[in-house]
This record gives sequence, structure tokens and C-alpha cells, in this order.
Amino acid sequence: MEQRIDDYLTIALPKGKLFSLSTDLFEKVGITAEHMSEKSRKLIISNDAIKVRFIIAKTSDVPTYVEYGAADIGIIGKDVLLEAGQDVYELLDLGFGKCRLMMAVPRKEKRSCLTDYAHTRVATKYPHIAEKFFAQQGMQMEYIKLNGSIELGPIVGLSESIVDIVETGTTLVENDLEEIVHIMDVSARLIVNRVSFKLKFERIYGIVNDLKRILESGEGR
Ligand SMILES: Nc1ncnc2c1ncn2[C@@H]1O[C@H](COP(=O)(O)OP(=O)(O)OP(=O)(O)O)[C@@H](O)[C@H]1O
Ligand SMILES: O=P(O)(O)OC[C@H]1O[C@H](OP(=O)(O)OP(=O)(O)O)[C@H](O)[C@@H]1O
Repeated sequence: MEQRIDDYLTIALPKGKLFSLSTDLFEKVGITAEHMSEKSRKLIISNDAIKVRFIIAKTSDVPTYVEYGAADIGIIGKDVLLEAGQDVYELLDLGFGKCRLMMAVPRKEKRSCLTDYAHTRVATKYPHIAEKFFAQQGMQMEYIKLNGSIELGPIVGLSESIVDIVETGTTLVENDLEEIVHIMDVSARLIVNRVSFKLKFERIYGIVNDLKRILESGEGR
């Protein structure tokens, strides 16, 4: 199926933690639409005056909409972007949605070194990132894909460890887990469809520059 090209700019936004941070940032560069609310069940919202269309997607689907050109640009966490491995350009680190991807283990059963976990089970939402990371450490592991409440894995005996996002650390503490390896820092990124970047270059480049200006001035935080 061919990519639909029109004179609107279609922007894919993730529901959840990054939604209002994303709409706030776009608002600062004059890209808005009426009735933008995460609670709304309207999944596509247009502003005909500035020829912009927002699509409100499930977080993990944002890179898919952008890769296939159903959206020209999108906002997504670096964690989801790397895990998806989709073919899109990453244009800008937006500096919000900051957290880190960590390996954590039950505090009371902590082993003496990382390699003691070789060939054990890891519960994670990020099996691809984790596999690549541990392979670089020369470690083979068994990855069990979960979609949420990852910290349950070691508590109920599903796995020996987890690889998951840590922000404040509260979830780890409350579940008696301890970070043992820092895998990567995460923040929200602006991504762009490859064809759109060529065909709508001036418009996208203009928005990127406006966003950069806001971020550099500190107003975007
Ligand atoms: N404390 C945090 N927990 C999870 N993600 C965070 C946190 N802080 C920042 N983020 C970033 O926000 C992004 C979106 O997180 P959110 O929890 O909304 O989505 P999700 O859990 O993947 O969505 P869904 O619940 O639909 O599966 C993450 O991919 C990550 O980049
Ligand atoms: O370090 P903290 O500030 O405690 O945040 C980390 C927690 O937040 C995320 O879960 P989320 O809220 O997305 O719920 P989920 O378990 O459904 O993924 C992540 O998966 C951790 O569980």
C-alpha cells in the first residue's frame, strides 16, 4: 500500500505518561488542536487552520504509524523506539519522560556478580534491548516477555531478575528489588517517517528548529 501524501502534517502521540508533556510542547510552538485530551475517545483530531492532524495511539504502536507513513512524525520514548527497531529517523531528544532502563534483582537473593545470572530468566517488556545488551556482556539469558507489572516476575518465581524502567525507584523499593545494572538512559524522542522527511522537509525542519529553540531556552521542561 502506498503512503498517503496530503498537505496536512499528521502527528502520532502516545497515550499515557508522555501525552500531556507532548501536547504541552507542541502548544509552545503553536501546534494545537481543540479538545485534545487523553480522556477523549476521539482518536484523530484535526486543526484545519494550520493543517495539522493528531492521532492518539497506544504507546508501543507510535513507531509503527510513523514507519508506515500513517503519521509523518511522532513522539515516543527511546526505550520503545529501540525495542521496536522500526525504520524511522530520530530527529530530536525532547528531554522529558526521563528515566532509565535497569536490570534489577531481589535484594535478599542478590548474587555476587552479574555473570552469576548467566542462563537465568529475565522478565521484561524489552526482550530485544535486553538480549542485545547481555549478548555484549557475553551472557546468554532466557527472556520472558511481560507487558506490565514487570516487578512481579522475581517475586512470584517467574524469573530471577527483571529489565525495566526505573524513574523514582519507588516500585523497586516497594517490591524489595535492587538495581544491579544500568542499561541505558531514556527520554522522549521526536521521530519522522523517511518519505515525509523528504516530501515535507521544510515544514518538518521548521518545527524541529522551533522545538529546538524552546528546548534550548529551557521552556520545554
Ligand atoms: N516511571 C516511568 N515508567 C514508565 N515509563 C516512563 C516513566 N517515566 C518515563 N517513562 C517513559 O514514558 C513512556 C510511556 O510510558 P507509559 O507508562 O505511558 O506507557 P506504557 O506503559 O508503555 O503504555 P501501555 O500502558 O499502553 O503499555 C515509556 O516508554 C518511557 O519512555
Ligand atoms: O521508579 P518508579 O518511579 O517507581 O517507576 C517505575 C515503574 O513505572 C513503570 O510502570 P508503569 O507505571 O508504566 O506501569 P506498568 O507496570 O503497567 O508498566 C515501570 O514499568 C516501573 O514499574
